Amino acid sequence: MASLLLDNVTKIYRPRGKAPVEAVKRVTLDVKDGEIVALLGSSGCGKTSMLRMIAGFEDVTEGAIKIDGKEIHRLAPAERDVAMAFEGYSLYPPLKVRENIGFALLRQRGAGADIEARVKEVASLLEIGDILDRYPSLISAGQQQRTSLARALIRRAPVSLLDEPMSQLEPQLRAILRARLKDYLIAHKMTTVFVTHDQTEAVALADRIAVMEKGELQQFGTPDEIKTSPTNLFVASFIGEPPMNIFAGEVSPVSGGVAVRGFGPDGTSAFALKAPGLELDASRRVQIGIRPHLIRTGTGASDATGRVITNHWLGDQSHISFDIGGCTVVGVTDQPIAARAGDALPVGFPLRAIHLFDPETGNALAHGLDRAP
Ligand SMILES: Nc1ncnc2c1ncn2[C@@H]1O[C@H](COP(=O)(O)OP(=O)(O)OP(=O)(O)O)[C@@H](O)[C@H]1O
Repeated sequence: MASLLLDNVTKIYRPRGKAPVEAVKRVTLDVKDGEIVALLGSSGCGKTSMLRMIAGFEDVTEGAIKIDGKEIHRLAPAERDVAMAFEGYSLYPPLKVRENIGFALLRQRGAGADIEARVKEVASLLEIGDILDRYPSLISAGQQQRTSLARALIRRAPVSLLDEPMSQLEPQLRAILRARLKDYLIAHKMTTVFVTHDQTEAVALADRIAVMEKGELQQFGTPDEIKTSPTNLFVASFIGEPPMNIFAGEVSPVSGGVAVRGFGPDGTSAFALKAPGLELDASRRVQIGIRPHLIRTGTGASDATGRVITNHWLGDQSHISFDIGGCTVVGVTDQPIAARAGDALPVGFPLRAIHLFDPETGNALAHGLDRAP
């Protein structure tokens, strides 16, 4: 185990005859000893480039990478004490699965007789104990991926890098292995950075999540921080399923507090809320964000009247969408809702669920209006 620091790291690719690509832009990421960190973002946001720079398969254009305070970004990959599970697996075709997994330990002093036991342990953890004597060409893509993952995990390296480690697995197996993988990483205090574009995986596995977009780090925080205090509109709408409801609106000072008005597409007021006890000097335009899971309907809800557009019970939760003054608002409840399209229902927006963002920069202004904006 070790700490890992990406210090103001930039990566620019210069493909011959084409414009340069700035894939990673001045990213600073401080990964603590034994911490599990997810790099989360959409395709092309620079996640893999970051992993490959840490592993040593790509040069760092600017900035530094340090393990336990020592610069490593000019060292050859083999000198970095970093284990990586590749998205493309990179298994050795002439070696059996057992040898592929154990191979990394041959160079590790003291592993000796322990190798077979450790191969079995990690293979059983990843449900590939029954294919240890097969060659990579004779196993499925999901098995190849788990072999690649096993080969990285078995080393218990100071820093482990996992590129989309379970993307080929079906959801049930993925959920089981995710829990086992987390236990293994914690038990061996393995500092780990993994790439994913699956937010469920990021939330389930990581101590902290680095949300990336267009090569820039948008936010680095615990799953809870990212959900409850997104730093900007991008993070707010990227994290959460269904995504956060976003409306144009305005906050203004009123007697005893602050009024929050959401506007419909034609600019007229769709709903209004009062946040008592807050102070504001002057009105300002905002973007209002409300998480679907925190919206209330039925008894006790009184902030607006919503005309039901769709209402589906998914077996364990209801997804309901309303028209409120021309805004489409999505809500999620854990109980079925007896309502049909066209029905009018009272809708409530708890103040703690309201996020405000600057419409120009997208930066967060306030989270939960029971605190001062
Ligand atoms: N060798 C390369 N030469 C030129 N451009 C590259 C190269 N590798 C990556 N890029 C570009 O850099 C950007 C970041 O790519 P990267 O693979 O790091 O993103 P990613 O977030 O891992 O994407 P994905 O989830 O699709 O794997 C993209 O625009 C990509 O096209």
